Amino acid sequence: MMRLGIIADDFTGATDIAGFLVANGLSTIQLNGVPDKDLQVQADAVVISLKSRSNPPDEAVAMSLQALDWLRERNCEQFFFKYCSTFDSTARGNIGPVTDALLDALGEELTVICPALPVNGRTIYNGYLFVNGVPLAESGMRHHPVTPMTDSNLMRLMEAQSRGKCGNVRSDDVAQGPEAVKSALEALKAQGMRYAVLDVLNSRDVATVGQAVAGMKLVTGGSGLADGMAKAWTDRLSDPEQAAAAGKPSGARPVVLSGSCSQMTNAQVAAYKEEAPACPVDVVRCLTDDDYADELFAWTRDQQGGDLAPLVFATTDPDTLGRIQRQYGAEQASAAVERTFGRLAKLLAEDGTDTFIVAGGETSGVVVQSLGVTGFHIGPQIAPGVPWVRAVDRPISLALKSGNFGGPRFFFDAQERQG
Ligand SMILES: Nc1ncnc2c1ncn2[C@@H]1O[C@H](COP(=O)(O)OP(=O)(O)OP(=O)(O)O)[C@@H](O)[C@H]1O
Ligand SMILES: O=C(O)[C@@H](O)C(=O)CO
Repeated sequence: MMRLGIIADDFTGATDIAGFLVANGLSTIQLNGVPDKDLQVQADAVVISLKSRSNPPDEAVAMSLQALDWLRERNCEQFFFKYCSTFDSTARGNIGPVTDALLDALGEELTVICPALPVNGRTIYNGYLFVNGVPLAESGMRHHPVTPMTDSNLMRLMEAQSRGKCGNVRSDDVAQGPEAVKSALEALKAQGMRYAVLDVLNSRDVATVGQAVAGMKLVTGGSGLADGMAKAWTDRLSDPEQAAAAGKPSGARPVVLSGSCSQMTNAQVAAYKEEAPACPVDVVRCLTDDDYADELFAWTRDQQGGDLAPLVFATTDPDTLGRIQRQYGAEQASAAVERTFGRLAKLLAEDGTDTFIVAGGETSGVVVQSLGVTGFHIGPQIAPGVPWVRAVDRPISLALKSGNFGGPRFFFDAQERQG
């Protein structure tokens, strides 16, 4: 029987949660997209990574239910819907519709909403989500190209995109420990709530909520909750180093591809291009020129072989991004940039590039899909939430970095931890 079956709404989110499970000693495998019916896997946890975060809600629901079916056939003890620690979604979804569909399919009445990840500055107080001490709607997330977050209240965000009522287990209860959280959840259920936002301020709260949800069939949230759950299972775990061995990076020809426009990625790109060869992506050419990716490929190949991997980046500041989106349309611009990265990654892989350091969840999704990698072994973490991963079916290593994760020198750190 498998312990935990996880459905992740993007690829960096999937490696993020898998990395925390492995760091706690759970053997974990990540499968990209819903796998074949007959695929056999042996692991404590399986993460199915989807690229469903910004699809139309009905598509996201259909993909998530397919993933759930696959996991149910493997008799998972618990199911986890992993979304972003900054609750990336719109009033249409997809967190609400997918959660509703999973609750219905599993015949459950209540689940938790817990995007907290204190180690990366995501905390929840009175149901409000904070990013490094700043309310979500005042953080860089208000400028997100696809899912701008303009409210910080998780109950309101959840109710706007779902069918039920959302309550809050406050930090006073969480501070009292797992039994108090369980009682608060029971009380919310008795009041007819379908979702309960769990306050989490620090690593002690992470451990508490991890224990408190042990009996729930379905939980939802970020990798902090999974970290807490894994810590509650330490009785049956293997050695973390052994759990990460299969995912250790093995490549020799790296490239950095950055399609995230987050504040942190902007800082990382700024630091890296000071010292490494770097090429900005021209969005107009992504929109209009079918051969543009070939040109970027030629440039990248010429720059490989030096001390630092070449960087190709679409990353830009909020003002420039706003101008591009007003002129060309946000969806069209995003899609064109993603297409270009997808094609570039494919050309690079065909030419022997074996190590991809990628910034941005959507960008990572398109890179992984265009490489056609079916799954990953999870390796050691470069930064909290960003492990090295190794393709199961070919000698390619990747670091898929969520937009806001890692420190300013992340691209250097990744290469230093390659050997
Ligand atoms: N210069 C640009 N102009 C328009 N769109 C861009 C530009 N640069 C990147 N994009 C698009 O912005 C989106 C960024 O999303 P992505 O998920 O890759 O990063 P992120 O949201 O910061 O990361 P995460 O989801 O991990 O937090 C992508 O669709 C990308 O193609
Ligand atoms: O939870 C996070 O912040 C990340 O794993 C993520 O989902 C970014 O896309």
